[in-house]
Formats: sequence, structure tokens, C-alpha cells
Amino acid sequence: QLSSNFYSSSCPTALSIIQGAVSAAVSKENRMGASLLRLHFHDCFVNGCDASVLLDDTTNFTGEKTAGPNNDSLRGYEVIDTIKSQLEKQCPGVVSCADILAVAARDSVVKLGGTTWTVPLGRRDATTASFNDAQNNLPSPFSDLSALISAFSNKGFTAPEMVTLSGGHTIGQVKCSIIRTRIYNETNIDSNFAASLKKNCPSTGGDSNLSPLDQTARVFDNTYFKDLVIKKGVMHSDQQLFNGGSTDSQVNTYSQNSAMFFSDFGSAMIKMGNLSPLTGSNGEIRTNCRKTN
Ligand code: HEM
Repeated sequence: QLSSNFYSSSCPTALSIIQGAVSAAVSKENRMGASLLRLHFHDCFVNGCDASVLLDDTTNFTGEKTAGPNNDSLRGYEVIDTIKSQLEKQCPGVVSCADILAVAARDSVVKLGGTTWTVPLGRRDATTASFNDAQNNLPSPFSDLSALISAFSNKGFTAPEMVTLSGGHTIGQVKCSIIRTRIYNETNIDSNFAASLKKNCPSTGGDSNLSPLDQTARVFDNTYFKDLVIKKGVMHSDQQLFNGGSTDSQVNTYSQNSAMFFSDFGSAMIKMGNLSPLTGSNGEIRTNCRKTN
């Protein structure tokens, strides 16, 4: 139902405007590429790829931005605002915020050295956001493998696709509060690696101190999987993918074959971008991604 040429007559410059703005934002701050990829994931897993994640709360703790997994953690909203205002000047009322998120995620991965894919377009924007759905549908970094598999299965993904998409953690940063239990209490972690993470993540305090999600977190590559094999997964949920269970062999394969990871990642991102889009006369094209029209 979505199509890659959706804006080719209504806004032929849309894709180049988005790419230019993503490129500028990531050049200014490398981590922004990771933040924009995560924004699309957190949009799609909560009632589909409909830009619900971008709506500001009208009352505190009713929308998605203030839900546990997003509050003080999701970032990149200002970059989306910049892109939206450029698009509104060029083609007012045409390009949805949901499509901006999907294209910005792809352009971020490319800019950081990763793979590319063709983004199907034509999503429209939601008029509601749900705090509870964000609380309940986004996976937890404290989950074991079985819970990670079911969180993705609830959205129609296989366990191998869950592993592939987790490769998104090849870029970006994580807060100390998320990794503290792992680095102080878990045993399936390389001890020198744990010691080095503790330097920037004390046992009390420093909750917002950041650590890179893999050893080359400024580059989209397969180092995330190489790290898992040597027990250098950063979050509990990361190391679950290589912990003596059913997903070990796939992690091994990706650690040795980045081409396979790249090609699977592109396919899985297209599938994620297809999660219940609003099309036709459903939803709207927001003028401001933070507010309904
Ligand atoms: C498998 C289940 C997943 C869990 C439990 C999870 C959880 C998390 C958590 C807790 C953080 C750090 C948040 C913070 O410290 O503020 C994070 C960061 C990140 N996640 Fe995930 N995530 C998962 C899957 C994914 C997927 C599927 C993608 C994209 C395809 C993704 C992309 C990212 C990126 C790029 C970052 C870094 C963001 C930044 O630096 O701003 N994650 N994730």
C-alpha cells in the first residue's frame, strides 16, 4: 500500500531535503544518527508508524513522550521539527511526520556508514498518542531472551528478525542507570570490560552518565555482534542474544559476516516501517509534528 515514489510529483525534493538535514545534524553531532533511528523504532512499535511519538503531551503523562522508555531518553525531536519546517515551505501539507521519521532513520544509518534500503512512503499522521501503549509495547532492557522474543512476536517479528533489529545498538549511547545492575552484578560479562564501564558509571549516582552501546558506537557496522560474542554486550538485553540460547548461532554469523547483517537489517527495517501505517483518508498530514492540526 505504501510506495517509494509517493511524493515524486507532489514533493519531488522531499527526500533530498530530509537527507540534507539529517546529514547536517549528524555532522554536527554524531549521536543524532542513533537518536533518529531509535525514534522511528519507538514510533512504529506503538500503534504503528504514525508519528504518535512526536505529539507533545497535552496533559503530563498521557502521551508517548513521557512514557518510561521515552522520558528523558528519546531525542532528535528538534531535528524532525527543522525538517518539517523546510518541507512545509517547499510543499505545504504534503509530507507526513511519520514518513519523515522513516526516511531520517534510513539516512542516519547510511550517514554512519551502514547499509541502505528503499523506504516505502505514504504514511499519514495519528491524531492521538498513548502513554499506556508506549509503556506496554516497547521492550525492556532488563528482559531475558524469551521476553524479547515475545515483545517482537507481538508485532509480527520472528526471533531472527528481533536479533537483526537489535543490531541497531551498533550506534548510540546508553545511560548508567540502565547498565548498572549488569556491570556490577552479572557474571556473563567480560571482567575488564565491566571494570572500564564502572569508571563512568558508579554504583550510586551518575545515573545519566553515558556509555557507548558498542566499541565503535559512532559507526554503523557489525561490531555490536562481535562484542556480544566476547561478552561485551552493554545492556542485559543485548547479552541475552548471545548467552547459550537459540539466537547464539545468528549472532556468531553476523559477527563474521557484516554483509549478511546489512542486508537483513534493510529488510527488517522495511518490515518495521510497514507496521500499521495510516493511509488513504485515515489520519492527517500534520503541519507541526508536535501537534494535531
Ligand atoms: C531488542 C529490544 C530493545 C531494547 C530492550 C532496547 C532498549 C534500549 C535502551 C534502554 C536504550 C538506551 C536508552 C537510554 O539510556 O536513555 C536504547 C538505545 C538505543 N536503541 Fe534500543 N532497544 C531495543 C531495540 C532497538 C531497535 C530494534 C533499534 C533500532 C532498530 C534500537 C535502536 C537504539 C539506538 C540507536 C539507541 C541509541 C540512541 C541514542 O544514542 O540516542 N533499539 N535502546
